[in-house]
Amino acid sequence: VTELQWWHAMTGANNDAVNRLADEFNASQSDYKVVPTYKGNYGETLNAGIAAFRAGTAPHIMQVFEVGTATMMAAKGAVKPVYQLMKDAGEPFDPQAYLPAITGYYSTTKGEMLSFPFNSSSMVMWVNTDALKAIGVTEPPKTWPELFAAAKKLTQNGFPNCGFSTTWVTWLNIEQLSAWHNVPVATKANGMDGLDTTLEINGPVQVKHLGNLAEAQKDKSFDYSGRYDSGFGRFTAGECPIMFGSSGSYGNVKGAAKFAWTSAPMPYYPDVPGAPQNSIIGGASLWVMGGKKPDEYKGVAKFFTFLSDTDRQAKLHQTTGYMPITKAAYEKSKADGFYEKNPALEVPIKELTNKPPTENSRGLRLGNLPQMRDMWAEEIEATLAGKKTAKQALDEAATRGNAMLRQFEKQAGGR
Ligand SMILES: O=P(O)(O)OC[C@H](O)CO
Repeated sequence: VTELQWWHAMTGANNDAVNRLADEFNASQSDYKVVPTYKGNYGETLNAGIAAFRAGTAPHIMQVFEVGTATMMAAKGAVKPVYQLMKDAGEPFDPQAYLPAITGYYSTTKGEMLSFPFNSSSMVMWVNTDALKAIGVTEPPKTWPELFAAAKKLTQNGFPNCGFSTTWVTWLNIEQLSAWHNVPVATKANGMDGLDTTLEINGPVQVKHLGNLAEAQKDKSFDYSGRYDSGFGRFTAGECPIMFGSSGSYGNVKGAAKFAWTSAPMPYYPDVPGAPQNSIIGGASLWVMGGKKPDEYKGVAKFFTFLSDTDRQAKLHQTTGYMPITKAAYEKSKADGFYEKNPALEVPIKELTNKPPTENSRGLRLGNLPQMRDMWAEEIEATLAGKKTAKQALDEAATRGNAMLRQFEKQAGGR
């Protein structure tokens, strides 16, 4: 039996899904054994994979969050592109079978799919509907002004420490905010069209929004929950009645929340023309590492075919809240009447496809984006602590980020 190592960053219900898929694949044939290993959060998993590649001990399959895409693309030799893998292995593979909003993120401009879209999400607003009802709000807020007003009321009615909060602070307040309002994060279609991109995160929409957040932090109608997603438990525990987070938190919400809940689209500023536009995907894809044996690649290709199966995809979507990756799995979920019973899970799909994407909402492809997110978060934290104005912080975030982009361009451009 040929072992195939799969490094991932999934916890809770999503970790169960990963293990179940590996078990099912292993039971379905006897030539290969997929061995999943949890390597920490997304950033830790990416760092572990890069270090292992340098040491010659990389896994076969690595789960990398969407913001690591430019880093992986630039690491030529370190990865085996998925379209090449499937072709070499003679596995049937039709890129058209997958949802374009997802594959576009992970493909070259020629449409070659580089990584396998395993768990794509979008950001949604998770809502404790019992808490909203108690303040007389019957529908989740649709606009940011409505949300800030509801959050203030919540702090005065049972939730003194947190009206609303968010996981992945930059994902909501810079990346998704910009796409949803059709304003750029960076030139060159947010870097999708070239490495010579510069940041535009200090525009009026982003500055106004960060200023509003800082104001709301003062009375905890917004309360900060950290840079990544470890703060999500504040929602399921009932501490924060509104929490922005991944649609892929569905399995964990379902398992843990002891109140009535739903998910709703991210709010928008009604005075921004064209808003809401469409959201961009989050989550992660599976990268196949370079330098492995042909037989091992054959096994990985077979595993990807196994993962693409319509029933399996539909089940993965319906249990985790990650997107159906294939068109057929989405159609099946609709035909099953799944969304009538579980409207919360159609929300991310509706956000992603709300309007045809523009240059500002196709995706993001910025070098060293995981490190850049940390720096952006540092500037946001300074604003929330009242040490900088929103404008100062975002101006500095742009200047510092542009230096990181030029550094990346120099390194990657030479390859
Ligand atoms: O929680 P996930 O897996 O949907 O990922 C959220 C963000 O996209 C990570 O960058």
